[in-house]
Amino acid sequence: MMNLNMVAPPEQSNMRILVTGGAGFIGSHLVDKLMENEKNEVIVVDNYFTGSKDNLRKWIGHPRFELIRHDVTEPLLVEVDQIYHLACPASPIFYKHNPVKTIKTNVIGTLNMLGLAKRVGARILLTSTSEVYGDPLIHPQPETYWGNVNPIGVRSCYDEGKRVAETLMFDYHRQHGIEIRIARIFNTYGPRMNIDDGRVVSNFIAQALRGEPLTVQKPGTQTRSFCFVSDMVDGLIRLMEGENTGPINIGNPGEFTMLELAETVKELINPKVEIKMVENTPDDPRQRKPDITKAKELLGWEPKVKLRDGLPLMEEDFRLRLGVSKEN
Ligand SMILES: NC(=O)c1ccc[n+]([C@@H]2O[C@H](COP(=O)([O-])OP(=O)(O)OC[C@H]3O[C@@H](n4cnc5c(N)ncnc54)[C@H](O)[C@@H]3O)[C@@H](O)[C@H]2O)c1
Ligand SMILES: O=c1ccn([C@@H]2O[C@H](COP(=O)(O)OP(=O)(O)O[C@H]3OC[C@@H](O)[C@H](O)[C@H]3O)[C@@H](O)[C@H]2O)c(=O)[nH]1
Repeated sequence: MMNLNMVAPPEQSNMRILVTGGAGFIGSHLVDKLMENEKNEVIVVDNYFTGSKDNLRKWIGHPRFELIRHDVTEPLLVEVDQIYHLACPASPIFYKHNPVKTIKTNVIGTLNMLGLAKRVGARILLTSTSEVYGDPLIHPQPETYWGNVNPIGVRSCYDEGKRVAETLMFDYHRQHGIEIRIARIFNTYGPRMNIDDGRVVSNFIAQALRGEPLTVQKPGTQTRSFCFVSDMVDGLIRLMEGENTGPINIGNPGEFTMLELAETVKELINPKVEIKMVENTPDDPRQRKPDITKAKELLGWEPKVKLRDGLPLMEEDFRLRLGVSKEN
């Protein structure tokens, strides 16, 4: 007869997880973390618009990992338990490059992933954005703020696209009972960002290493709050595993003007480099800082990595990829 005291505790059941946009910057770090758990099987779908297989090279061929070239604007059928839906270009230069495609990715892509979640009974997490607050009139931004967004501007394909994606998530939740999670991500940086991604932290680090002027877009007093990618991944997993639908802001409340960021990069990476003021693009938000009270209370999450500690980690990765050693 079996001695119940000797029965092993029930094993955590296997989890099959889909990561759309998993070949991109945040997605590939998320995959690394999910793959650390031996109970997880991870499937990535990506169309490689801004992502690359290179970001996932250590997992290609691994028995718990699959990589599929697929565009989320087309339907997909895979049997999964969870969907992290990240697929969407995130850098303004890339999302403005083909705005119609960006809005299709946000709207049709999210509809397709919600349809999949409904069909297979999966929980789905959307990576929304601080851009849903537009050029915010309330500072810092709590999740209850409805935003100040230009519906017909050059950024609308992205910010209005993400707002519709959030609406779709809640309508599927209310109408079909789908389990949803929404993260509003604030500017995130770290190793593996595309060198010519166009976002401010990657631009300044690449420029400092190449000895080129740091291009501060006018007026330079606009602010952003920068979150290191390991903190972001930790927040996303906590949100997926927790009980709250969100939306929940995930970001680092440390707020910097773009001139302060340029001065910090200059001081840490290349004190000889110049800072040059250049023209800005339309509708650039003047200030941005997350209120993370909800993330603290509901997820027990707050960022750990300060900007001054995160920048050198990114510098190391950029030096390797650009072939610029410390002595140069
Ligand atoms: N990094 C940030 O600061 C930030 C801030 C707010 C929100 N987000 C959101 O987080 C997500 C990931 O951002 P990231 O910084 O890693 O960007 P990224 O550009 O590095 O990654 C996006 C990935 O999605 C893929 N993709 C784009 N369109 C696709 C499509 N139609 N079908 C399939 N794959 C597609 C790209 O090839 C890429 O691999 C995005 O949804 C973005 O909107 C990021
Ligand atoms: O070379 C540069 C690039 C950018 N900037 C400035 O830096 C600030 C940040 O610009 P980024 O291009 O990095 O990104 P933004 O903050 O405008 O948008 C980002 O934030 C939220 C996310 O959803 C997106 O990933 C991205 O759109 C802006 O004020 C911009 O004018 C510079 O001063 N110099």
